[in-house]
This record gives sequence, structure tokens and C-alpha cells, in this order.
Amino acid sequence: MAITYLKKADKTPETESAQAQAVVTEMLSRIEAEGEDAVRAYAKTLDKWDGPILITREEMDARAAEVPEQVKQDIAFAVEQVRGFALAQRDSVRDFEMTMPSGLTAGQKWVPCNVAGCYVPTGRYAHIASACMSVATAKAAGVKTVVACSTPYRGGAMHPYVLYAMREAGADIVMTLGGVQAIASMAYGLFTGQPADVIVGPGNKFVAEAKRMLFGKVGIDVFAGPSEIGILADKTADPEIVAVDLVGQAEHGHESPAWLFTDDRALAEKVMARVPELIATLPEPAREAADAAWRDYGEVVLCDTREELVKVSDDYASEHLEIHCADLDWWMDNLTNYGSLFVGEETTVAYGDKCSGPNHILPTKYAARYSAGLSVHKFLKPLTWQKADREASKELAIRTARISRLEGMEAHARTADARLAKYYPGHNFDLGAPVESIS
Ligand SMILES: NC(=O)C1=CN([C@@H]2O[C@H](COP(=O)(O)OP(=O)(O)OC[C@H]3O[C@@H](n4cnc5c(N)ncnc54)[C@H](O)[C@@H]3O)[C@@H](O)[C@H]2O)C=CC1
Ligand SMILES: O=C(O)[C@@H](O)CS(=O)(=O)O
Ligand SMILES: [Zn+2]
Repeated sequence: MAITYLKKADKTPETESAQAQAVVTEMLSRIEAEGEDAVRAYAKTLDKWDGPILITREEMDARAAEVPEQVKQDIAFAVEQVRGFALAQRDSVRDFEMTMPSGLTAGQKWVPCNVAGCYVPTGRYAHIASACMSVATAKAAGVKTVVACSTPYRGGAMHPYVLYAMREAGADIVMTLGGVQAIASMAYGLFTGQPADVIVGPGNKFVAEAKRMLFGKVGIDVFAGPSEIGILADKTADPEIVAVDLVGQAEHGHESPAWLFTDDRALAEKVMARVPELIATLPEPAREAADAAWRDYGEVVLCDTREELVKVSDDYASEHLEIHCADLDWWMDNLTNYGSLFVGEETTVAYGDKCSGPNHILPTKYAARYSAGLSVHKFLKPLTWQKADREASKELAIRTARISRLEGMEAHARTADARLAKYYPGHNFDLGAPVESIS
């Protein structure tokens, strides 16, 4: 396999994980010990916020009244697109029941979690769209109580449009809290008395790490950390569009990788020349963020064949993956690892980020090898059930008793024995040899 790195990054998505782990470990243990006092202290030192944490319904309504009409319409559009896609996902999963050969009836029933925590990042940018993505999807899944949190915006109250988007998408409780302190508060039910069953939403390395560490106590959607983009481009691609799209995601932050995978050296060279020029024209803080992201995390990989490109792209498992190549169906058929796929030049990651419908909360740091992004499924449990009449219970009891005894589990076996004795008095069954005591 011939792979040439025309630009190789010094850093990988995993660089700097250790620093975040140390910070988050200490913060979570202090919050666990000191509760709301520790949360308020972190909100003050990290986000300069010492105002109220809970936003009342009256305040939400009052602040909504100040949102300009065009903004309301754009947010309503985004919410509708995301909700529509999420409802279609909900329709694609179904309950079922079946009768087994033994006569037992068994089934699966999709049940939503009761309380979901939705984190909306606003450290660098006001991520209005993230509020639509998480809250609308939780509600489409049927979650009863959605607790939404967002960072105090630049030391002040929550960003008004983020708050409006939460309200429009159906949030039940809203808290002005960011970072680890927000994730921990949702997990422990601080300020609300309603611990989350599942916490979703993107965030910086501290947020992503806090979710990872609290997994187990709560469910999480996926490791949705600093944004990534990969672009597959062949000689049919437009280098200007490819360069614009790479820079489009590099502005997320200095830890956001942008990768180009191509079999066309001329295209690669044009893109590499154009990216720094495009970055230089950005306003701050986007320019500084994109410049550092491209310098430290940007990569350009040249391969000989499209099969090699598929292998490389699958190894990177990019959060977002654009295809600017001929024979789009071939790529769709062969790629297996990506958070969300953008097929052809006529769509772009930013459409998905802001309003097209498929969710933008997506796996990063190679997590697309084993997980998709946020969907209704992350809020739903395919719970199973079973029911038997006495006839069906007979064969199951005999086999359960024997298998239990083979395993050395006498008490399990006796739950089956007891049913046979009750339903079939006076009958003898081969129920296996009683388990011997071990001293
Ligand atoms: N993977 C995905 O689906 C998506 C990822 N993103 C990513 O989300 C991230 C958003 O990050 P931000 O803008 O920073 O917002 P953020 O809300 O995630 O982080 C801000 C919070 O970080 C905390 N923080 C900052 N420095 C800290 C420190 N030294 N120690 C402890 N806590 C600290 C503060 O408490 C602050 O509230 C970006 O990396 C973006 O790429 C955004 C959207 C979707
Ligand atoms: O990682 C992501 O999904 C982001 O690109 C989404 S957004 O651009 O912040 O809306
Ligand atoms: Zn983006």
C-alpha cells in the first residue's frame, strides 16, 4: 500500500487527553463531595458566573419575546428538520412479539429514558444548532423530562438564541452551567432533583472527558469532542471547494483536525496552498483557531488507489466525511467508518451542522469505528419481555433445571422444579443430578 503524507500532523485526536483527564478527575471528585457549592464555585472561577443556575419558565418566555422574527424562523426551520429526521428514526424501530417453538411468547418494546441531560457548548461560539440537535431528538424519542445546560456566554447570562432554541425544541428545565460542572450537575440531579438517565451533547475536551468518566452512572451518547473533518477527493473535485470546507471545520478550535485523503497530487498541492490563504481572511477568534488547527492537526494523505483511500479514511474514522469523487455510489458502498457522510459537492458539513436534519452530534477520536452519532436510539431502550402458559412452562422448566444444575446453580434449578411440582403434581421429570455441596 503506497501512502504518502504530503502534510503530517504533529498531533492526533488523542493528544492532550491526559491533561483533560487529570483536570476532570479532580473536579468530579470535588463536586461529588461538596455538591452544589462546588458547582457554584467552578461556575464562578471558570465562567465568571455567580447568577442563578435555574432559568424559570417565565424568564424563558420573557427572553423569547426579544428574539428577532428572522432568528425565530431560522431556529424553527432547524428544529423542524432535526425533529423530522428523528421522528423518521423513531418510526424505523418497532416493537415486536413472537411465539417461540416452546410456546413461550417473547417480545421487544422500545421504552424512552425518563430524564435526559442535553449539553449545549458555548465556550467559543454560540452553538444554537446543538440545542436543536439534542433537545429535539430527545423529545422525538419520547423522553419525559429534558434538562438542558449551556455555558454562561462570555461571562454573562446564557446566549439568548441558544436559550430560545432549547425552548423551541422542547426543553423542560434549563440551567446556566457549562463544562464539567454542568455534566456533573445533570448526572447527580443537582439544582433539579432529577438525575439524568442519559447525558448527550458535544463539548470541548473537558466536557467529553466528564461524560466518559461518568458513563456507567449515566448513559452517554458518544464521545463527541472537538470537531473533525475528512474529505475524500479525486481529480474531479474542485480544489477551492475542498479547501473552503476544510477551513470551514478547522475554525472550531485549535484541536480540530482537518484531513484530506486524495489520489491526485495536483489537487492536493492546490488545496495545501489555498488553505492558509483562506484562514488568513477569517475574523478572530476563527482565524487563530483554524490556523492552529491546520498547523497542528491538518493532514494531507496521498494514495495510489481508491481502495487504499477507503482503508485510510476508515482508519481515521472521521466525525464528518465528505466525498468529492466520481462514482459516489461506490464510495457509499465501501466506506464503513464515519460519523456522518456528505455525498458529493452539492452538500457540505455546515449544512448538517446547522439545519439539514441528520444530527450533528457525532463521534470523534476514532469512536466512529463502533458508534454512530446522536439519534433517537440513544434515548431508547429495546427492552425485552416474556410470558408463558403452563404448557410452555413445562419444557422450559425441565431444560432450565438441567442447565442450572450443570452450572452448579441449585437455587435456579429449584425455581423450575417448583413450577413443575405445582403444575404437574405426581409427574417425574429428568431434572439433572442435584448439585453437590463443596466444602
Ligand atoms: N463532536 C460533535 O458532535 C461536536 C463537537 N463540538 C465541539 O464542541 C466544542 C465546544 O467547545 P467550547 O466552545 O470550548 O465550549 P464548551 O461549552 O464545551 O466548553 C466551555 C466550558 O469549558 C470549561 N473549561 C474551559 N477551560 C477549562 C479548564 N481549563 N478546566 C476546566 N474546565 C474548563 C468551562 O467551564 C466552560 O464552561 C468544540 O471543540 C467543538 O468542536 C461542537 C459541536 C458538535
Ligand atoms: O462537530 C460538529 O458536529 C460541529 O461541526 C457542529 S457545529 O458546527 O458546531 O454546529
Ligand atoms: Zn462545524
